[in-house]
Amino acid sequence: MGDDWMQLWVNAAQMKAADQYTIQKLGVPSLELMEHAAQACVQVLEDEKVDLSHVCVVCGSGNNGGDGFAIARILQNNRYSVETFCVGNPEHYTEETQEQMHRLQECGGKITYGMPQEDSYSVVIDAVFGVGLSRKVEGRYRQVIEQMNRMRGTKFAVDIPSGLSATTGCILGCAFKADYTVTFQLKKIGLELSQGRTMAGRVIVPDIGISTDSICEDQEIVRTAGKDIYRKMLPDRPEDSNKGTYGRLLVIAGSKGMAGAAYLNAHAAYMTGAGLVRIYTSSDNREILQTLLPEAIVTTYEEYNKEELLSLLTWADSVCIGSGLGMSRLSEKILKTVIEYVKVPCLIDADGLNLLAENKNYLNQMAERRFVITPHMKEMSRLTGTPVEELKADRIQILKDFISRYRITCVLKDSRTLIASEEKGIRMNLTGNSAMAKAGSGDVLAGVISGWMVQEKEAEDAAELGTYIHGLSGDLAKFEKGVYSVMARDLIEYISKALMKLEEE
Ligand SMILES: NC(=O)C1=CN([C@@H]2O[C@H](COP(=O)(O)OP(=O)(O)OC[C@H]3O[C@@H](n4cnc5c(N)ncnc54)[C@H](O)[C@@H]3O)[C@@H](O)[C@H]2O)[C@@H](O)CC1
Ligand SMILES: [K+]
Repeated sequence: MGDDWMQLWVNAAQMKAADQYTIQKLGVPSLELMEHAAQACVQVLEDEKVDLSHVCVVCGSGNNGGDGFAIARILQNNRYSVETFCVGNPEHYTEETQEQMHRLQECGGKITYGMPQEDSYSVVIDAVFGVGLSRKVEGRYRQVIEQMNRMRGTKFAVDIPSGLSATTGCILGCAFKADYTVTFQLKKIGLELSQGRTMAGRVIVPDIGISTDSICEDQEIVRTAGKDIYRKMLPDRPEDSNKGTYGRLLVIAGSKGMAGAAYLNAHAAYMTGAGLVRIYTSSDNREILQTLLPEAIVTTYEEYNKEELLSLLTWADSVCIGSGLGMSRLSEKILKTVIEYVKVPCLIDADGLNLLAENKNYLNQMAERRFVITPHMKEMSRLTGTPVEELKADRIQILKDFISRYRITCVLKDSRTLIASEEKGIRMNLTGNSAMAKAGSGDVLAGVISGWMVQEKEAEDAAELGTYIHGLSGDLAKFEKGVYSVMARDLIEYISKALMKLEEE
């Protein structure tokens, strides 16, 4: 497969829809899929050389449990020593699960009803809950999962670690902490968001014959673009060009003492290829910015000057406003004027977003795709009035509602950043790492996205490409500088390496 694919990230309902389509419309029996699922798990256990000398399989009453019983049978038939525990509620056994219990017993397998009592197993296979988890894990189930987590053997999760929401990546009460997760056919988005990556360990995605035909056109599904798609997005750089060819970016940033934010915006935009960057900032920042970045034009203000601002807006091909702007009355007036009069693509970041949160009517005035906002979780929480925890748990839906209401492009920053627009739905970025969790990193991102915007990329493409390149710069910087010592300005330095890497590959 080339790199021009789109990775799909499904939630529990979308996964069930694909299952149902395969079973009901294509006529593939559910039990057959379950057999494939179990065989795929055994294959991974063997390929990964997991110690199978003494296997413990813990099964629930749903079809995830059914997978577990089938795994136990196959392993036992392969002459491994297996102990199988059923912790599910007998009233809720599914037909398939009952059949799998029966098949296991037919082959001489023993099922113990209750949880494992000792800790001598080389591997613990978690088949308690899969994508059917529907509420908080409590009582007996909580005890089981906690006990499995305490056991010494390798931890292996079937489809998704029990207790982890396939839809949100949140732990519902408590969750199995896996070394390996074999997730069937499609990646569940919960394996990537929130606590998903911490709980899932290494994720393997075998093909078990579930058809994706019914969902691959579904615009509700989150996607990640492959590298080729980003490479094709890079703008041409013809020989017979000049600085005017690559656009004039107006950066409105940096209140008194916050020159750094303006510098990071502007330098990052230049590094992506912007032709000319002008910084409009508080007069106190003039000297430092001219020293730090002589390539930028610096225009300064001491007080609100509408005429000057309007002429700058006419000059600009794109605008980046908000990083380190402060929350003063003056900043508010500048932002209000920009939103009212700007006719070109415009990105709003940081304090610009906090000012928006205090003046939500401005959002209604924006309502066009050429506006891009780049909130982190707290800023998004202020913009939507949703507490951060709730936002984390329900971010996809909240983002969807937000963009369908305001019709702008939204880059919701987190350890996995989501880019939402009406045109492309929701995209998830997979580059970036924890070394980037540092002051100034967001200012660089705003600069990179603005740099693409001013080179005439559509706002949603600029946002996606910018997020990808920013994260890739962070990955390359971490590789050379280590996880602790990457500075925001390193991210800028590594933009050139990231772009060369993308161009070359
Ligand atoms: N044909 C299919 O549908 C296939 C399903 N497969 C497996 O089936 C799984 C989905 O099966 P199900 O939809 O039966 O659901 P699960 O097996 O994930 O669990 C659902 C059961 O757990 C109960 N439950 C949910 N949350 C609970 C909680 N917090 N405390 C106590 N009980 C709780 C539900 O009431 C239900 O009885 C997948 O993850 C996958 O492992 C695979 O075998 C592939 C084919
Ligand atoms: K599981």
